[in-house]
Formats: sequence, structure tokens, C-alpha cells
Amino acid sequence: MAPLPDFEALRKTDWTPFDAPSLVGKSLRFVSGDPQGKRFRLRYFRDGKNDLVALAWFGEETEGPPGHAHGGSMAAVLDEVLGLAAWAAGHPIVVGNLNIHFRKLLPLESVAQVDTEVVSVKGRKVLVRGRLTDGKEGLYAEADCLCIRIL
Ligand SMILES: CCCCCCCCCC(=O)SCCNC(=O)CCNC(=O)[C@H](O)C(C)(C)COP(=O)(O)OP(=O)(O)OC[C@H]1O[C@@H](n2cnc3c(N)ncnc32)[C@H](O)[C@@H]1OP(=O)(O)O
Repeated sequence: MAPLPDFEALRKTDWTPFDAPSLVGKSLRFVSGDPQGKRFRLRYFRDGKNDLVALAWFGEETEGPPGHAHGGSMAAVLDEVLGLAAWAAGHPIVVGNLNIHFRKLLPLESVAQVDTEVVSVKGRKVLVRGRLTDGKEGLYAEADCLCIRIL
């Protein structure tokens, strides 16, 4: 059994916890709904710029390439986090298009960081950009997420 991820040690001092269920209810069960689960464990925050940021632990059940996360598991995390970033910025949306570049293998049993930024809002289209990193220089994936307002 791998040691539990120490999210608090990774949390930056200017981040404040973000209560996703209070915003979108149970819509996030697929990825972040089991904070003690064997697959994903996520914690949400707002960073010093008020952008949504997530710490995401990838458990051994997310395996794709040996010892590393499946691309679909990274896509699932990016889908949820970037879609939620639009909601957190006041845009009720679903994801219409998610374009991901996988840059580096993500080791299992590690905590990655997802930084988000709402880069444009044009009519019903909200473009959110995200980076999945090791919290330092290591870039695992980057994504553009086109969200479409539904309300
Ligand atoms: C509810 C809680 C959410 C919690 C946080 C989110 C995390 C989860 C994120 C997800 O996983 S959401 C689930 C995955 N997404 C879907 O299943 C979406 C399925 N697709 C749809 O429901 C509809 O296709 C959609 C609402 C996205 C668009 O249909 P509409 O009929 O409302 O839009 P329309 O076709 O009129 O297009 C409106 C504009 O968006 C553009 N557009 C729509 N879909 C697009 C697309 N897929 N790609 C690119 N552009 C798209 C379209 O070109 C157009 O641009 P213009 O205004 O400039 O003409």
C-alpha cells in the first residue's frame, strides 16, 4: 500500500480550498468523487490569481504504460478540472472539445498539479487552458478545453 499523498505539503501558501460539490453537486463523481480512492484523489483550490488549481494523485489503477498513468486517466482529470475551472469562473458549461498534448510520462502514485486559466470568452464559447505538471519544471501534459455555455 503506497503512502497517502500529503496534499498539505504540496499546497502553496496563497491557495485557498475550493468546495467543488457546493458548486456542481455530484457531477464530479467519476474523477474526484472518492477522495480516499485507489484510482484518483483530487483536492481543489483557488490560487493567488483566483484561478482554479488542482492537486491530483494518480493511483496504480490509472496505469497505462508500465508504472505510469494512462493517457485516458490524464484526459479524465483534465476534462474535469478544466471544465470545473469554467464553472468556477461563473460559466455554466459542458466541454465541447478537449485537445491534449501529452509531453512526459506521469509516474504512478505521485501527485500532479493542474493549473488552469480562462483565456477567452466569446459568446457561449469559453476557452480554458491547462497544464498538468509535477509542480515544478516537469510538464506531463497541456490542454486547451473549449467549453460551451448551456445556461
Ligand atoms: C454539470 C456539472 C459540470 C461539472 C464540471 C465539468 C466537468 C465535466 C466536463 C465534462 O465532461 S462535460 C461532458 C462531456 N461533454 C459532452 O458530453 C458535451 C456533448 N455535447 C453537447 O452537449 C453539445 O454538442 C454542446 C452543448 C457542446 C453544443 O451544442 P449546442 O447545440 O448547444 O451548440 P451549437 O451547436 O449551437 O454551437 C454553439 C457554438 O459552440 C460551437 N461548438 C459547439 N460544440 C462544439 C464542439 N464540440 N467543438 C467546437 N465548437 C463547438 C459552435 O460552433 C457554435 O459556435 P458559434 O457560436 O461561433 O457559431
